[in-house]
Amino acid sequence: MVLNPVLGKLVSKRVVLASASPRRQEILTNVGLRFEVVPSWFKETLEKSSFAAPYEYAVETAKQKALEVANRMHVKHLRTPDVVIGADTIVTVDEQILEKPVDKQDAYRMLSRLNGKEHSVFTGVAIIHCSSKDNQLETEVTDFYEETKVKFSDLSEELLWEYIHSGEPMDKAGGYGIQALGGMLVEYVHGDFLNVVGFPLNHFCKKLAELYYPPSKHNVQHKKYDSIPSVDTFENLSDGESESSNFTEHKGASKLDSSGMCSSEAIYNSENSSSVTTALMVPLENQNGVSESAAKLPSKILELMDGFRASKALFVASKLKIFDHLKDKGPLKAVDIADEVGTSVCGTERLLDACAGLGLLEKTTQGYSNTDSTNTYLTSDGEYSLHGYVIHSNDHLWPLFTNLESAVKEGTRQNHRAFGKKAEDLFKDYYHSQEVKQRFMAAMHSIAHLTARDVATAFDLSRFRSACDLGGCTGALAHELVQIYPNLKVTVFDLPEVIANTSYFQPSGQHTAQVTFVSGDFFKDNLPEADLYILSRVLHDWPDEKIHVLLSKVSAVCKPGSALLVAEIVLDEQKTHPPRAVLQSLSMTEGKQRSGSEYKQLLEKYGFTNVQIKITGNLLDAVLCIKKNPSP
Ligand SMILES: Cc1cn([C@@H]2O[C@H](COP(=O)(O)OP(=O)(O)OP(=O)(O)O)[C@@H](O)[C@H]2O)c(=O)[nH]c1=O
Repeated sequence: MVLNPVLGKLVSKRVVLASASPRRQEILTNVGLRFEVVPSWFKETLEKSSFAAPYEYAVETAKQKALEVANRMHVKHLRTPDVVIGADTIVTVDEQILEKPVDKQDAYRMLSRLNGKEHSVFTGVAIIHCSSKDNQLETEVTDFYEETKVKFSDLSEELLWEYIHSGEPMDKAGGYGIQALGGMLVEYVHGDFLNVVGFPLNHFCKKLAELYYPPSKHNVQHKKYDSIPSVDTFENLSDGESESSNFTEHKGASKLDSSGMCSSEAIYNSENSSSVTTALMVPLENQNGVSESAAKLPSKILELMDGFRASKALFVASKLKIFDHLKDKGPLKAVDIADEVGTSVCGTERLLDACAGLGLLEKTTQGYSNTDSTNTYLTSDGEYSLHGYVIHSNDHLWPLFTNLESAVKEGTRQNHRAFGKKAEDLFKDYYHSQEVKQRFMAAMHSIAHLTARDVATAFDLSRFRSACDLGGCTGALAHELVQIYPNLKVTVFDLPEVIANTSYFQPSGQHTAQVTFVSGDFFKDNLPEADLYILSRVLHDWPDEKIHVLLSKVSAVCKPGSALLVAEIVLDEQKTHPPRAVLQSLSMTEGKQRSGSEYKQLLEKYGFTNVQIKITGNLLDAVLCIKKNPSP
């Protein structure tokens, strides 16, 4: 559960924590944030004397840690995260900065200095919003620090050494851990306890609120900042300049949401924080400012109420191939686009404005053009095109969801109402209609291609020589795997009518010969031999009886020590997050989404062990398990 609405803002973003500190991971996990951990390689060797104040050193180190990870992910891993979080904790006493002790003597030196005195713990935090423009990494840095004062009791030498021998001080700034044994050394704490532990959660949430819900100009002028920030609606995703509406004043928020980047107008300074660009100078205590009437708006609810309009605007623009036209010829005026796609001028103009308001297009005096993200994800030949999935959502999921009420009442899929056909007949369509088949394959390919790298790198799979992707469809994951693991050969196993249509989706380039396609039905036919079996987006779709057949077969063919990689959305233990997965469940397939412990239980039931789960931050998570030796 995400209590804080601003943390919810990060749900759809690829968030990376650039820190090896288990404490930071725990603090952020505990509040429901989903993120990937990529420890920074930045060496903490900045010249301390060059900083006017100790906290400046912590902030700069945090920033460099995060930037190193952002750059490395962009360049080496070709995965540009949306947000990278870096942090650095230092202890200061008598104007000296204490970091982690290098050995026991060093720990003793530090603890002796802290003994019986008050000291400060500073954590510097950097939040980096990243984007890729013309393959160059662009970053917007927001940073801040938090100070907490801690006083140690008078401690005996014996106690200090006993504490040092416990091993606890070694990986901790100042040589102590307040959250564990070190807590016994502490007489009082003034300020945020979690800041001492390594991450100032409260200040972090406030910072996100500043970034994602900047105060409107109106509020800045009238200094009403005492309420909780309202959540964006689709209206305040618009780029409008109007002074008359609270929504249209949130220009910065619109840029943040549409591109994942911070707008310079949106970011402002507070007492102990800064951002690279500054416009509105507002003190921290006023940061949550929205006028009283705006605060009362149930913004989240309004956003959900408008969600269907926004989805449909996206679907229709995709269906009309507006993004494709604009990629080739933009910027274009509404009249020219209407002419190209054969639609009414007034209708097209409204649609284009809606898309611009939603951040999918940019509107200038020259006309409309695609944003970078639209070029990448929404054009049909974009690098990570989701076009196929958008069309599938419009043609297949939308009619199903318009019958959601009946689906909930009856507890069944609504194919008969949505398409006037029973599920079996629809299945026949799938077999016989080339168009339906290709639309479905394009949709599957969209998601597989977008998630392939994260799934393939979620675990080190370099020890495997052969893999078999069961239901691997167009081979998007298989191709990614052989790029990453050049010694791997992958067999894509899928139904004959799928295999017959894969040629359109094949990439050119290195290692493609290592991917082969074999047709068959994984419920009935023999499975090809492999060291690693893969089930990506398969298990959630089938009822328990079918899963039983499939996993029994995989388990039987999988040799001890060989492995099974499952790619699915892994639900949290409450089974309410991520919402994408629970909303998907409403399609009422006979299958279901599962939590981490449910996947573990399921896989163990079929003779797999060492079940490891990696939440990737992408649209699919990864679960790896190893086939057990048969019990003697
Ligand atoms: C005072 C105090 C510190 N810490 C830990 O000290 C490390 C500081 O080092 P860092 O350089 O900021 O971080 P790191 O651990 O090296 O990780 P990274 O972010 O990868 O540099 C962090 O772990 C903190 O939790 C505690 O766990 N408890 C405490 O009471």
